[in-house]
Amino acid sequence: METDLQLESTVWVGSKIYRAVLTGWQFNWTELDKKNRDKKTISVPVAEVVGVEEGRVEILPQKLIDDTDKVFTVFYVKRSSTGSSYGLLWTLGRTQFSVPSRVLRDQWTKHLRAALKTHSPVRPNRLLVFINPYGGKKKGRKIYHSLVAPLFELAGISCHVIVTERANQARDHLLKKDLTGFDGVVCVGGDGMFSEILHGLIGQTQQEAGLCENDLTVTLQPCPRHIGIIPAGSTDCVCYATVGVIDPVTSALHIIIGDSQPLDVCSVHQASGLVRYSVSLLGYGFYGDVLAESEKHRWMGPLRYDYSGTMMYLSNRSYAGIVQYLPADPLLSSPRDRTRCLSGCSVCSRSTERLFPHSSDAGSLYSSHYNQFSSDLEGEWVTVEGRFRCVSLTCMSSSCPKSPLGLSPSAHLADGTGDLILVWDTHPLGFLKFLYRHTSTEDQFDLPFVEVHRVKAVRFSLPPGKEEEEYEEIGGLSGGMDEEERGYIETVSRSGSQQHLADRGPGREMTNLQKTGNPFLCGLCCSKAPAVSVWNCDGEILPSIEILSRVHGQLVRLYARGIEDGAAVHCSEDIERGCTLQI
Ligand SMILES: Nc1ncnc2c1ncn2[C@@H]1O[C@H](COP(=O)(O)OP(=O)(O)OP(=O)(O)O)[C@@H](O)[C@H]1O
Repeated sequence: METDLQLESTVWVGSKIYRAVLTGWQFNWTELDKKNRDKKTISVPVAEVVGVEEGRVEILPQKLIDDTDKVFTVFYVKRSSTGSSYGLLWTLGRTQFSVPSRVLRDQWTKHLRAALKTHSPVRPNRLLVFINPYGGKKKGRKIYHSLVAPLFELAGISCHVIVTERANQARDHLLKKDLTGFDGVVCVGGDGMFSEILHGLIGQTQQEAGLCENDLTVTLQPCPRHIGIIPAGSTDCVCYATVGVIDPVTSALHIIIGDSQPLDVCSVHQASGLVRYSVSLLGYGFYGDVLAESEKHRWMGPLRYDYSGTMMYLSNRSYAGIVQYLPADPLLSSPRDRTRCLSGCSVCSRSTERLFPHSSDAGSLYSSHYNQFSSDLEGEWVTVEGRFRCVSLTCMSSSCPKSPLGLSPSAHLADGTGDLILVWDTHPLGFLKFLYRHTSTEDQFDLPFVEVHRVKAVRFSLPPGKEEEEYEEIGGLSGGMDEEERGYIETVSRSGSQQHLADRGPGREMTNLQKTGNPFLCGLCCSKAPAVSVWNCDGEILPSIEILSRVHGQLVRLYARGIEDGAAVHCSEDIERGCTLQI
């Protein structure tokens, strides 16, 4: 640890006297008693200093400056517990320091700002911000302008803000416009909005690299720009699973200090090419049915998920299928090893070294990645066939407030693998037990009808003879896609350069699409349950049932650092961390 002393002086905070010390990485101030002995020290890593201003300055709820020429104000990250064992809330800490002279004040501000540049060099300077004004409770604009923009301004980040006027505007913008000069893209909205940014940035990066996303065997180029998520949706699972809390200020502070969390992404393909990308849940059976059902009850708001979950549970469905998977190396980690992927996760760090062996920093990481592991799809595939309640693939824990440990509690954000969860057909009470365990700390995999495998790729197909039924019933899939989405799938797959999503398949499918009804109308009121379900891909219904999905290790990076272990860190009003208190 570097200890080069840059500045030290006596300062006052209120009426108390302190000795302030700036070393390379750390800014400390120690309270002194009347005999000049140390009482307590507050220590802030320079990397977590948000800004330094001359005078007495307040930022929230609005900027106020009292330009006293012997005072400077330091803003920094301050943590507090959420009350739950994982995840920490970040707020803006602020301390006003008085010094004996203006010259000393100027020295402090100059040195602190220089230290920020040197020891926290990966902060964003310019961001492209998309606000979905209709996400969640429709408060995206307010959240951004009242809570986030003042922090970005304080940190000297310039932003180009676009309030979206239609779905997929952000994705299309990223695919079509020149992004030069932007360090990152921020979405203010929910998981749907994040998915738009994900698709736009991955697509744009592959276009620039001249890679075809439709080709499953191609190793995709990781995106050089970070994604920031300001949660303002009705589902903010990606934010929760990567930060540990759903809080706009916490997320804004992670963006400002340039935190970087790599994230694995699954690409989902059908025979003719790429269908979509997924980071949190690719689920067939129960989770697909719940989504399809919930689409019919959008008017209920977020309650529709609880309602549809109950309805689909009561309808007691299972589906025939063939699942093939390519296991990941069991020596590296296991979905049953009871570890948790937390900030600084060693499994993910080792994966970075494995995935990017020739890089020592993020800059070279991206250039060295291209075409390095064509061997990703090699290995022995395992095949299982039968009837399933659900088949799910997730490349993160997918924890959320309702399921704090998530779909797969030991899944990793960035180890290049996904967890495949197979829930075989079982009696209704058994399935209820499985679902219920997601809301508690009990192991949902410790049930005889549940299997979990850590995988690199998964293929799902229907048993011979079922394909015909699929064509009869896939018409219901259109219920999950609007006109524009269908148009997008068709236009971009034809437009060659973008080749973003796959063609919808043969004309026969479209014909049946027009003539058949929605299988989910069956539900409880119909004696015949549908023979096939649909895929729920991060909250979107996929247009195909037979799919192949592959995990791309660390394809994108978020302005986040993974979940900080609140249980391991003791927070109190006095202990302002990033600040540590030494007595
Ligand atoms: N201006 C807009 N008008 C309509 N839809 C939009 C607009 N901007 C973005 N969208 C779409 O709205 C969808 C939902 O947005 P978002 O995820 O921000 O909110 P949400 O409330 O969490 O979503 P959901 O309704 O899926 O729970 C996204 O898929 C996005 O493509």
